[in-house]
Amino acid sequence: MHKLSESDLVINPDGSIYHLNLLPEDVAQTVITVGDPDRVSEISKLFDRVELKKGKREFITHTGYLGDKRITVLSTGIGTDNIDIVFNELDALVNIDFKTREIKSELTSLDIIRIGTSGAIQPDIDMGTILVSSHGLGLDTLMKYYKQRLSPEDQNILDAVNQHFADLPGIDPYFTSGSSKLLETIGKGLQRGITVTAPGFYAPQGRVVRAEGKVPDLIGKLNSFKYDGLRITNLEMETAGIYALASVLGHNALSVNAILASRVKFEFSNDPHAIVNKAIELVLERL
Ligand SMILES: O=P(O)(O)O[C@H]1O[C@H](CO)[C@@H](O)[C@H]1O
Ligand SMILES: O=c1cc[nH]c(=O)[nH]1
Repeated sequence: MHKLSESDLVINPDGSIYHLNLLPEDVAQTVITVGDPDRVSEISKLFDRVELKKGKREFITHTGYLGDKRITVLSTGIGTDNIDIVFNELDALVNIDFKTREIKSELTSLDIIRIGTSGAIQPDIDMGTILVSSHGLGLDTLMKYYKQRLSPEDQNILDAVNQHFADLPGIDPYFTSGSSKLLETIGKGLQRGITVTAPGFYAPQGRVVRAEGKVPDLIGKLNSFKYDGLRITNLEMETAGIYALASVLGHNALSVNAILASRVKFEFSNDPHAIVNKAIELVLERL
């Protein structure tokens, strides 16, 4: 069996993984990821018991119990560059033997649920909506570096996206479905749609403050895509990377979006905490 080198799999002197600072036993089978480190305690304060709190940089982790269910909640910070770190390290914690540095013969599939904030780009999706991502469409470059095998259906949708984006120079998106198991349980009955993951908050999401954008009417381009009843519903900065790396590594992932903004009505919530709390309560009730 191949032994991973000390520079490929970086383990700290105390046996924890390099950035997340976690030991293999610190991770539950069900993991909730959030972008904002402050959101971790907003979730774990609803647990019946918190068993551990650890952290390093923006990666804060609390593991505890809701009834009999052990749950890890972990902040990723912003962006798919952080998703690269979080997903490779979470996977290593459950699927690599840290003593031998070898991949385990029996692999574990985690259930990973993101609770994040997002902006809607369809006029009928209001601020305050809790929306699940049926698919993630990445406009960032993370998946230029990983081999991904798409299902024929996902490939067809990506082909249609590429046709629709043909006049957008330099954008080469990637596409992945969310976990059908989690969509049918946690996502049941909720609004759903394709979530676009952007490599920034401002021009990459069509915002203009002072720096002039290069892509004319990005929102219009995204919200006019249609394929077999599917449409692009919202914009944020992690979901596509999460869905793509979860599928490459064999984990189940679902992204639950607290819609704080309507980009087509030019509105942003003045009570974002209430919307995020609604998403947190909904997910915890359904776990
Ligand atoms: O609220 P979180 O989970 O951080 O998610 C959204 O908020 C951040 C931008 O404000 C980005 O991370 C975006 O994806
Ligand atoms: O519009 C929004 C709102 C939250 N997070 C984003 O990335 N975009």
